Amino acid sequence: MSQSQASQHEEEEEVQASGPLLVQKLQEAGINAQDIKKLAENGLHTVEAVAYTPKKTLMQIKGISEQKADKILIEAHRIIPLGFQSATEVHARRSELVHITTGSKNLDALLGGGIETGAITELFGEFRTGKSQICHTIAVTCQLPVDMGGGEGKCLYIDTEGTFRPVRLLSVAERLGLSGEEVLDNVAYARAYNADHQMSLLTHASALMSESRFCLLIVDSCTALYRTDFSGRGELSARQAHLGKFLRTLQRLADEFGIAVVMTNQVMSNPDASAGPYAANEKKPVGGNILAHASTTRVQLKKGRGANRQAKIYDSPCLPESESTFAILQSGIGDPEEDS
Ligand SMILES: Nc1ncnc2c1ncn2[C@@H]1O[C@H](COP(=O)(O)OP(=O)(O)OP(=O)(O)O)[C@@H](O)[C@H]1O
Repeated sequence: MSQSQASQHEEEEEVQASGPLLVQKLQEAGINAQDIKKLAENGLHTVEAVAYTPKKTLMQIKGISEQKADKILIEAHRIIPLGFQSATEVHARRSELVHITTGSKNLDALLGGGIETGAITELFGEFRTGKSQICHTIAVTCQLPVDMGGGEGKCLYIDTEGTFRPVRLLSVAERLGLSGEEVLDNVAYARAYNADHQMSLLTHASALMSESRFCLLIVDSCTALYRTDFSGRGELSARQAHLGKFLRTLQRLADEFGIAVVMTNQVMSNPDASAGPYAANEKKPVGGNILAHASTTRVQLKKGRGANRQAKIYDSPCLPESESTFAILQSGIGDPEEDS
């Protein structure tokens, strides 16, 4: 075995030991190899993924009968129990959750320590508010060791608008003293061209994540292709159904692999400014209730003076609705000059 094969093998073993269990594990529980292959081909690469999938969805896989689906789920649930646990256990697990630094102390503090892993963070705001710049910075910081604010993992980057610029990653890498070459190698990039393609990239993403350690998945932007692929009121319900499926898959990946998911979102003018949580003249995020419910933490970004930008927690299960200021610097996201 060559040195690089050996190190890949070691990496796979490490992922197996600490991370999710590969779906092949079900073979030990008596599920046949052909059926396991079908599960993997349909994006279910881990036992966790299978355990979280409804029986109805399993039965939609060609060759998986109701009887087989029942047996697969029984075995998956035996390995990954989905019952109750004490709040003490939940608290202990949550206190070990890794947060990924954004590069700005102010923004990290606002987010309760940085971008939370195992959850979906949505960044929404008008153009030039820094959404993509935050994505570029965290694609690098996520690779740092945990004690330096990283997640010790690689990044998957889905770009729907063609705004990905590796040169920005190199600037952040230089600031952090990381090798530019390694940093770029640790980012798996894909350009999505339509909503169906964006959805299918999640199947590839799940395969990559089951092969090596990723800690961040970026979708920049989550809604842009939906706005172009589905137009007008007539297609609204089809759009929301498709978007809902995409968001559920993102959440499943966050649960299954413990990765942080960061998605950016655009805003649109609010025709009914008097209703809802968005004040008059305030633009609201695209995607309606489906997106609002899917995001764990929603952060609104606004322009400030010069390079400064305002971030506000719009919705979160445990963070107050506060605000802070960060800056877009040549070396990525940072703090306004007077703070740094
Ligand atoms: N190398 C750099 N140094 C400093 N600022 C930069 C650099 N590159 C881009 N910016 C600034 O970042 C801002 C653009 O931010 P970003 O690309 O994150 O916008 P966005 O919110 O994603 O907008 P959109 O919705 O149009 O994609 C601009 O104000 C630009 O001047």
